[in-house]
Amino acid sequence: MNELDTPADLGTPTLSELEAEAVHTRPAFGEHAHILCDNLVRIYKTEGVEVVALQGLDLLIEEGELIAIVGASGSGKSTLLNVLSGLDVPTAGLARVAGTDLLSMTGKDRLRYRREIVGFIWQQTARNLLPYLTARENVKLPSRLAGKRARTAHADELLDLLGIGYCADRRPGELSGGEQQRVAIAVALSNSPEVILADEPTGELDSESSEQVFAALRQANRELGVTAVVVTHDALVSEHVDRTVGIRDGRTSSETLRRASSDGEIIAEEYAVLDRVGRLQLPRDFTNALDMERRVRLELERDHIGVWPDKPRPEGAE
Ligand SMILES: Nc1ncnc2c1ncn2[C@@H]1O[C@H](COP(=O)(O)OP(=O)(O)OP(=O)(O)O)[C@@H](O)[C@H]1O
Repeated sequence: MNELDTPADLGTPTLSELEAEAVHTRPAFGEHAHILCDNLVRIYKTEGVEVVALQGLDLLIEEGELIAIVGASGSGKSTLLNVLSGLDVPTAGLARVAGTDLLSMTGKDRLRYRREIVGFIWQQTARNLLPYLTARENVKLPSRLAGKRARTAHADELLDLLGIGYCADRRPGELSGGEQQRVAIAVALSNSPEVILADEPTGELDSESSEQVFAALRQANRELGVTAVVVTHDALVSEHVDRTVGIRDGRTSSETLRRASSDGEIIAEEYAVLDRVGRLQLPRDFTNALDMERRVRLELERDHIGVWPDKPRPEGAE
């Protein structure tokens, strides 16, 4: 017997029992998250060429959060949203939304997931709505498709909540782009999903209409408690959401958190993301400014970690 082990019959737990308990009680990564991406990888293969669109992406989103995902063109935003919406299947990793494992779904599960668990808003206003149905009929359609009773009162409540009750009897052609996108949000909410996902919902809109669309997303998030994830290029997005997640090269790289200070002022603070094994992606403009390449020197201080270029220190430097 290992000398650190104590016989169990003395009532004191053995070392191995303590180890087993520690493993058992430590929560799994993102155990309670509403949306979990754990080491997500998506590789596209076209004509023998491989493109790694997601390279081990980790992301946790709590129930009821409203977050934006930003990043340069080609960073993997749409790939991530396609995975979360159940349209695409990742190559490896773990993706779970509202308790549904997106990698092991059967075809039938996938249909149910797309009809009942998530709602989707596309960038192209025309793709979200059927042109020959009124706004109200468009909002009732997802319930019909899911084989449920489509309630007019529920459709009207959703349109009122998003400030477009006056559009109920109009067809998409009689609505502005911003109104169409707000009707599209009502359509996405029609089956009371747990999560709504929006891909560039303001991409085709002017700034005033964009404001109204973001206000409608926030209203849905607050009043209905639905978790909302918005992919956007809109530079002003962090003013509208609680958290902005930056993606770079298929990984989450930064987060901007928006919170109210003690005197009520809204402050947006940017953070770098530290992954589970302690990896940190330094912003490229920081590393370029200090000519940092390949390796850096680290120093642990009392309340921070210093990161220094790999160059000899000047004589007499502290
Ligand atoms: N179906 C596909 N087949 C092959 N490569 C793809 C496919 N879809 C995306 N990619 C590649 O994967 C990478 C990530 O693309 P993705 O569309 O997710 O980026 P994005 O951040 O949404 O870009 P954008 O802002 O321009 O829409 C890119 O290099 C892209 O060329």
